[in-house]
Amino acid sequence: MPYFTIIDYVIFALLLVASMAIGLYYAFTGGRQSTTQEFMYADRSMKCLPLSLSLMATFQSAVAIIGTPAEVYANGTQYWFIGCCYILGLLIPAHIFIPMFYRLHLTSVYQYLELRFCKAVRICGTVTFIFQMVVYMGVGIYTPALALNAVTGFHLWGAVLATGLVCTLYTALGGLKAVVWTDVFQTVVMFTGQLAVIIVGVHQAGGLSDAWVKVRDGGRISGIDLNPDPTVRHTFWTLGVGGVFLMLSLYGVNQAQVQRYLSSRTEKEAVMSCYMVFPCLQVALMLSCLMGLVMFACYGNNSPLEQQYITSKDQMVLYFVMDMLQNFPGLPGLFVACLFSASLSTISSAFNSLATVTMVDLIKPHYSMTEARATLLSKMLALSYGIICVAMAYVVHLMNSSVLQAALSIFGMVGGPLLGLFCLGIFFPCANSIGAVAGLAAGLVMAFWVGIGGFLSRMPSSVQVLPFNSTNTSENITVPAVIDAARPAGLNGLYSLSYMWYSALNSSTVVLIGLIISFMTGPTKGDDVASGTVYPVMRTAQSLLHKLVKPSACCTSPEHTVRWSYGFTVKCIVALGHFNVVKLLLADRWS
Ligand SMILES: O=C(O)CCCC[C@@H]1SC[C@@H]2NC(=O)N[C@@H]21
Ligand code: NA
Repeated sequence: MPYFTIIDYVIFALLLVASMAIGLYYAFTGGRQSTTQEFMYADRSMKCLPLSLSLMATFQSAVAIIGTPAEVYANGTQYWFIGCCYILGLLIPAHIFIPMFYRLHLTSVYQYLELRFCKAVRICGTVTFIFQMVVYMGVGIYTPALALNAVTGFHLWGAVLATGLVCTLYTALGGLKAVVWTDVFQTVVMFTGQLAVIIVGVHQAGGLSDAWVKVRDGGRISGIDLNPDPTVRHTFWTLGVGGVFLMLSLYGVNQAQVQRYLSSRTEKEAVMSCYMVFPCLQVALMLSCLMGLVMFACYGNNSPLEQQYITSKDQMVLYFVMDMLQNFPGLPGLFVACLFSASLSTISSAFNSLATVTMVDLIKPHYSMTEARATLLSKMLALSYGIICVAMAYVVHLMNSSVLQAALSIFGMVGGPLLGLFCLGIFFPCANSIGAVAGLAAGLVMAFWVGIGGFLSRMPSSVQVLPFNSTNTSENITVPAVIDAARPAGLNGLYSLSYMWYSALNSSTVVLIGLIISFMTGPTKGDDVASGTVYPVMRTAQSLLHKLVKPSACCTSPEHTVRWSYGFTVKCIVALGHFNVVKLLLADRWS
């Protein structure tokens, strides 16, 4: 069992002390966190660089540090294609969600739901968000502690309590400013730790070229998989397209991220911070995937899992680090600091956003109180969420699917319906409050039906069978019982849907049901909708089309426009014809 030297504990302790120091600094400087505007929104003074690192760190927890390398080690680099969804996944928030939320001067993203619909919809959205983040925090704080304990004997509850306590304190004392700046510091530690392990790992694998040959011959470099089957776990479509909905639910409408956009000095800074998240996410994804490849280059197919040194593939990364860095005192401590940096930067953001929405969406609208009391109550809430989180860590028993899949499934099952609720409000003026509530409920039902159903149907209920012709009865084989032969194909297909489609499936369920119920109960009239709460899709599409096709000046009157568009259509058809003729010529020339 690999062990820690004293220097490793010192480095881990330094991380906690540094995070605490940043928290205390913001607790006793500036406005000393004496107003909710400062505690929740950093006095709307944040710049785009720290914000972009904090936006990235919020949803890069130990799950990504441990789960992504394990995924790449076991299944190859197909998961890397999730990087394709970051383009649309950040462009749509930057140009649709941020401008709208920023111009509405929201105090929480769920206030939008009251402006667009009614208070009941706002409360439903807030409660759904709280449920999502509390469960996600549980996975986030427990993952590193469990993996660390299993591999290094590092005291499990000592680690959970230490991180939970430090995180709660600097979040409750320092507010959003502390959370953002500790995120920046922790992101640097995260990247440094991963880079160090990758460099040492490549060296141990015999250098770059040897490592490359091993992973290539080991089949871990996956090409693009364009298989359209939605039940295949990772393909370009599930990751590149299904992932867009996942990104929108996180970077478009999740309070933790919207709070950062709203704490920007100007709308332009907020949009810039969203753009700058793109390179940060790509670097984080690259480091995690490279870690998985380096693990494969060192272990090949006979992983410590096969050799029974560890019991779950989520312990693989830590075993690898301890195995490789044993002779570099301090590096295991650096990686553990990296792991807990990932955890702390996510949990602190979760605490802060949970305290904010509880205060702003659930308490303030019903009780009037002085600014001082409101700020004090916000700090108490951050503290109580800290305690809930440690309790959640006790509840969360990592399902036998990977932690990465568990975290992404939570986002898909709960974040997806929330995304659908906002899209219903933003893109469909006719949607009304009853439709919104019914839609959200339908989305959550669909989410848990498919999510739980999918999880249960994956449980291999193995039965012990004795081989009929064997003499010694010692070796009995377990075969997974064919449990789903009886289930109708349709349902079986739904249960085996890739978890990467959950966000898309659930958000579209909310929109579909929401629209149907709205039309059944009297759709909202266009001018009844609060101004600034609906995105003018048609007007934007028309102006984009006009910019694209640059009509000649003559197209001023309608008949001119009709004639012009007729001409444009004819030109397209002619061009298409030419293209096909050329294709046929080439085809028979090459055949
Ligand atoms: O690391 C976690 O806590 C959860 C896994 C990553 C969450 C999603 S995946 C798409 C996007 N890219 C990231 O790096 N994080 C989010
Ligand atoms: Na994080």
